[in-house]
Amino acid sequence: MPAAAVGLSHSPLIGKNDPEPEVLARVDEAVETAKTFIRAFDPDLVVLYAPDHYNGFFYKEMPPFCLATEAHAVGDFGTAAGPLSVDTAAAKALAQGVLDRGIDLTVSARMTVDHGFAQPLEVLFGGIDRVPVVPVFVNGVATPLGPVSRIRALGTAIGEAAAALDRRVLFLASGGLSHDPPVPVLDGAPPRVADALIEGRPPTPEQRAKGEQRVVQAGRDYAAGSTAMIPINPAWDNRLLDHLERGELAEFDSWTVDGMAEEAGGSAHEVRAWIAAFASLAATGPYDMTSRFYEAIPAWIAGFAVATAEGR
Ligand SMILES: O=C(O)CCC(=O)/C=C/C=C(\O)C(=O)O
Ligand SMILES: [Fe+2]
Repeated sequence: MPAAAVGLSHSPLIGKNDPEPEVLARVDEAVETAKTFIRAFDPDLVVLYAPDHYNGFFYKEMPPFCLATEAHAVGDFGTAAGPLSVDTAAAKALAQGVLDRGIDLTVSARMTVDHGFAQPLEVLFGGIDRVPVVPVFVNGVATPLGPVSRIRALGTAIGEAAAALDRRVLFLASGGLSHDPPVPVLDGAPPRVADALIEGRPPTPEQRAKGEQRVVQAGRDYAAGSTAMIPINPAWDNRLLDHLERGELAEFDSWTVDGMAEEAGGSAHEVRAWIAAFASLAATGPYDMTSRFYEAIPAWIAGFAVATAEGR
């Protein structure tokens, strides 16, 4: 089966707290390379692995991962709201294929997603409804989190199931590498915040605007160097990209949840989306990484990467 993978960091601060023009130009070039790669590969199905930031998944029930047969975006941080163009038949086939392989997959018939899903679809395809997609939520922020080996197993199972579809499948990962943005944490949260994290009460437009402004301010503080947040860790990020490039995916099984957070920040667990996507590609056969971009971008609170890979 023709298969490919693209990894793309997301950030709610893109367009809201941008770095210097030279940095933006380098990012734009990397994104153009990825778009050219995708156009040439010409996928007819995109399996999109992305996290959520308490817009779709809440502590009342928090699965480690979940595949959607339908999905709609909330429209946070300036991304589009509305339905994603989910390929429901492919999603159902993949779900069955994953369950058949012994992975306890959660399935959503109406998933709510946020900028984690919408941003890569907009950046790479020009909208959230332009390409047949199977959205796969991978928890990357809400502790407790399980071992990375289970994410690799999920990615492998989805890759194997996708191989049976006889489609041109692009496995797309959305997530920052090392980063520690201000995402709410349940432990120690004041009762009103804890209640929202558990129950998932949709924020009023005013509350959403206030939350988004908090993130923008955090980006400004971070770029100015006045913050208690964990620094971006380029060495850690490049180690991750090295393993992905060399196909050394089993290396990630020894990465611990606490170690990842200490070295690379609370949201570094978003790299689970990357590990899943590359495990899916690896399940279809050997691959080559065809492009790799990385830059630490404090203004976006992101170890920011773009990478493309294709089956041999
Ligand atoms: O209301 C809030 O605090 C929203 C916070 C939020 O959604 C932050 C998101 C950050 C990322 O997606 C990221 O840096 O990966
Ligand atoms: Fe995120």
